[in-house]
Amino acid sequence: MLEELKQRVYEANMLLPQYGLVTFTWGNVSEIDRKSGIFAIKPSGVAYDKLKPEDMVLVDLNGNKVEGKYNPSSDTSTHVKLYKAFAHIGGIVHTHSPWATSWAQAGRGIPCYGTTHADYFYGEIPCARNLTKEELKDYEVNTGVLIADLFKDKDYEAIPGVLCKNHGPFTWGKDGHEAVHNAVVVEEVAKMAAHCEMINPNVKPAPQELLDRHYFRKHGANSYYGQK
Ligand SMILES: O=C(CO)[C@@H](O)[C@H](O)COP(=O)(O)O
Repeated sequence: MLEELKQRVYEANMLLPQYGLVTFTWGNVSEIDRKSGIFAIKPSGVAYDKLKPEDMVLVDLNGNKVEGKYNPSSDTSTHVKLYKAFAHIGGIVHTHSPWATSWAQAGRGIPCYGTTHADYFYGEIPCARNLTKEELKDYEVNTGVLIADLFKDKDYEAIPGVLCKNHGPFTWGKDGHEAVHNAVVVEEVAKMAAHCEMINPNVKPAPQELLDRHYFRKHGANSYYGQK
């Protein structure tokens, strides 16, 4: 069932090694069919060069496997929580891409230092706090809970990604491909921001006016990007 969805999710997953966002199997993409409430996700532990469209695992919003030869990604419960919390997203990506993960491990959000960032993210890409000892007992579920809590006072459509302390980035979008696009952006702006602070340790975030101008010209009601 949902063969087209599995094909799309396979193709989106294959973009991760293509863009240099994953080493070994450290990442996954999912995309949901909102009508049935079923999403397709990469199987756990299967190498990218061995991956086939039919290997994609179908999972429902209770986290139960609906179809698939393999187990779904170990991050599946986090994807479930995010699909439930963010009603308008259609795809999710998790990677351990090195620059974004470095900011995550350092426990810092990525400030918006320029227009590359402002074209996609309306402000800082936040970093969720560490899970407590108790929360770690249900690690993947609570990672999703924590991200959803962090976004209670943020616009998840204007900031389509997050860093998880000591872990790595999650991004989302209207589908799996857009979520991958945002994962590439997070990695690139993470690298630029780190270099920027190295060159000038006193650098300040870009002015609000520049952020407004860049973000809204690409995400305004009449823009191509705004047509979601
Ligand atoms: O976050 C982690 C591990 O820290 C995971 O993202 C993986 O390394 C990918 O696991 P599978 O998708 O193969 O289960």
